[in-house]
Amino acid sequence: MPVRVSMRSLDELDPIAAALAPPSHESPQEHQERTLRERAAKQVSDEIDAQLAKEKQHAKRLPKPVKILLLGQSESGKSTTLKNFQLMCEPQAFRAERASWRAIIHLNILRSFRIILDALVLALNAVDLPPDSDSDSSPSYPRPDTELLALRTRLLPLLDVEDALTRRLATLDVDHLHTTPEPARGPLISNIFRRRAGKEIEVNSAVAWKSAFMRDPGGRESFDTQNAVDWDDTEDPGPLLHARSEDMQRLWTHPTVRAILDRQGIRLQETSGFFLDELEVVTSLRYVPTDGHILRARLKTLGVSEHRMRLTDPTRGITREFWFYDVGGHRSMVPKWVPYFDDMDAVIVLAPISGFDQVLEEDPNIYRLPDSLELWTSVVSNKLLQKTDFILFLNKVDILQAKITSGIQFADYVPSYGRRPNDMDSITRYMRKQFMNIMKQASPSPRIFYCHLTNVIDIKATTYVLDGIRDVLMRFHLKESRLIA
Ligand SMILES: Nc1nc2c(ncn2[C@@H]2O[C@H](COP(=O)(O)OP(=O)(O)OP(=O)(O)O)[C@@H](O)[C@H]2O)c(=O)[nH]1
Ligand SMILES: [Mg+2]
Repeated sequence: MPVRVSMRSLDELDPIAAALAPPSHESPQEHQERTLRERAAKQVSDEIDAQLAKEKQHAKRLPKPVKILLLGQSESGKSTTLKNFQLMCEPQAFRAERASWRAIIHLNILRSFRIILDALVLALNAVDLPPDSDSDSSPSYPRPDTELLALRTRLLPLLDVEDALTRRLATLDVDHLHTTPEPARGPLISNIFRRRAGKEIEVNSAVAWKSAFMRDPGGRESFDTQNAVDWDDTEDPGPLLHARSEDMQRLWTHPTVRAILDRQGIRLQETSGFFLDELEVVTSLRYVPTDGHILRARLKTLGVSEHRMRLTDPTRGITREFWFYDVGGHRSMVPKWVPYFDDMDAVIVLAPISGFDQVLEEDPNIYRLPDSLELWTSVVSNKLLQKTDFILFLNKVDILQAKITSGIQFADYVPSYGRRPNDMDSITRYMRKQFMNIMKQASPSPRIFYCHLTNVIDIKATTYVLDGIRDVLMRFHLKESRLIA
């Protein structure tokens, strides 16, 4: 049965209405004072509203940030390209991070030694097999002699140092991770840093991991690089690496070690984060990485991270906000890229053409070059990106050059290359055409093909390329915002 509710009883039920209602027994003087108070309060409130409306209008007139997404398979050079942008616009901040990159370079070196020490164990086991069991036990298999085994024993503590450094990175700010959960794959050392047996350390770049190694610059404008590192840090592996430096150099240059690595098909020089040819420098006491070393330091990215920078066009004297999105390129990360597709001004795609004879770490059945072509096809054909400009970096041309010089035949891995000459000019022209044709065929609407041959660890050459990109994007963006004709 319906129930009648009077207005009075509604007021009584609503605590806000009751609180705002005038007092029931108000004298004329009280009434006047209350009215004055309410009028003053309204004036303040109106002023705040007007200020808010003004700020909103102002924000509308401010140019929107230029948004750039960095895409490409793992190890293609996305994070390294981002480092170049940082070096270009925030050199001070970039250099203040030297201590953090020093720790990563230590990790890169320790990982290389773990690979060598593991290879020696494998070689030992191989020589222990009966002579006729398989080819590994043939007399030609390089054998570690007693001197090499003694060297190995002296260097075993490096494995503990690597574990300790990884654990240190692993104990960082885990709270942040709850907002960026990662797909489960392999045992986690932590949510931020993780290492599967013999694999790389990975970082969730959304986490402020760098702060664990950085010293407070104390508000100084110019930051002395030596001050970047906490030299009194008792957990710093630097002194131990220095103490073992000669043994490390002896191991790395030992002919039997080289033969064992060769035999096992391990080409450390081609792995990311390779510093073994500079051991004397990187294990020196008071070592602080150069800009070049920071660009070569390898730290795999997990998830997607946003980096905001201000870039200035020196000829126009105009400064704009640029927002960069750096993604993890591992295949399992690809679904995480899609939410960023609908709001980008440009996508920089990194395709490491030196990888024609290499397979993906996550899938040894897939060669890196066809994977890059496939990735390019899927992004240029994506409808969400149809209004976005693409800039292609055919990256790692320095490694491509080294491979060609060493006699590796491109056509052995890319049969469609046929009998064309095995030289840089012909190969890069051929690859450029392949990528351009895909864009022509797969793009939902016609686009300009922007393509650069890059070596993003070469700071000077990369600055030149990035300068050009910045100017084009700024001009394009200003036109869009109707700020220039
Ligand atoms: N020689 C050479 N090394 C490069 C070049 N570009 C990148 N590298 C190195 O290759 C390694 C991998 O580069 P990253 O920038 O970490 O690759 P990424 O695309 O961010 O990889 P993920 O984070 O795994 O997706 C790093 O050690 C870089 O220093 C290049 O043009 N030449
Ligand atoms: Mg990365």
